[in-house]
Amino acid sequence: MNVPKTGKPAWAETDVDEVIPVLDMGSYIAGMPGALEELAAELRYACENIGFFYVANHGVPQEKIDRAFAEGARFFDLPEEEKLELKLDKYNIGYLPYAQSMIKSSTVAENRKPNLNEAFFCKRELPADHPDILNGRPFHGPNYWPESLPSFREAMLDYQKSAEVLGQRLVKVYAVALDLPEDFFQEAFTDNQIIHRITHFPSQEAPEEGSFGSAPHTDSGFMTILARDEVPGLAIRRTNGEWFPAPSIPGTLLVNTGDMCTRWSNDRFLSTPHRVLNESGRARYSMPIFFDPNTDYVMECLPTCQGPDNPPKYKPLTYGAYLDWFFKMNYFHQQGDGEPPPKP
Ligand SMILES: O=C(O)CCC(=O)C(=O)O
Ligand SMILES: [Fe+2]
Repeated sequence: MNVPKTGKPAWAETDVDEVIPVLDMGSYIAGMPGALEELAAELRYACENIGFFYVANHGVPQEKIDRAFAEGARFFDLPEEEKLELKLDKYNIGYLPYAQSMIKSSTVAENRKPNLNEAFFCKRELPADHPDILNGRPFHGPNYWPESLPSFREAMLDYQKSAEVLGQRLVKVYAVALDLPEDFFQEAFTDNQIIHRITHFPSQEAPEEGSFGSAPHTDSGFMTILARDEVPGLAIRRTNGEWFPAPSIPGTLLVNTGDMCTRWSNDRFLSTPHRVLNESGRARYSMPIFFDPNTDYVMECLPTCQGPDNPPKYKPLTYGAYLDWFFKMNYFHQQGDGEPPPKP
């Protein structure tokens, strides 16, 4: 199939910055001929110009999303002492109490205020005798779950499995969008990292100047698959510097490219700044899955993102090295007393 180089789809005839495109994955998932190339052209356009896109007909059953949110709300309603038994560990797995993180990795804005949210982090569930657990492989710890709420574990892992299928499909679309063979990223995404977070943003009735549920930041990984409830609060920063809302659209998930993909693609795909402020008067919940390469895989500038006039801007790097820096910068429990580590 003939794929246009820019892949500029019909919706972009107007001002692209006004729109976060909705990419329909239905034909690709159904295996229709040419669907991957068409979708890749739309994704390329979205990632080169906006950094965010919605996906519709994404294959993740809505009831799994709803159930994870319902169980997540029950989890955050548990007594604080019970949640604190699962407090975030050195692998960044477990419960992050309210206002215990501050985004300092970001160059988007100078930030001095803690994020006004509480969150729970889990990963792919590994058995206790898995070699990565036994060997204490960095970023590969066991999950913690509240004993009083077994349905929370089930709902989270069930959603995670479906979202992982979507992630593996999207990685192929990213490859074609970057003019690479469909399976180019396969090795990097074998035993890939999944950081699965659910976040509770209590409403901020009269927020202090500079306070956010989540301060302006870019995401660290390859891409983020974001499920949200219908309560507004997310805004993304356009390339012209203006902020504009990214509303929830029923039946879609929101996907954004993270810093690792930007770096790997020599800045071709954008990692777009975003922030959250919930002033709705109601609790707000969101559930990102940070979908990332294997932590040991060395990412070197992609062959299609460099040339004589466009030499590689960044050194090869493992995702693990980047994640180590990112965690130390942003989470209080990861920080010692010394100087912040230099950016890798
Ligand atoms: O809650 C949202 O809509 C976005 C959350 C977010 O940016 C994040 O968890 O990295
Ligand atoms: Fe984010």
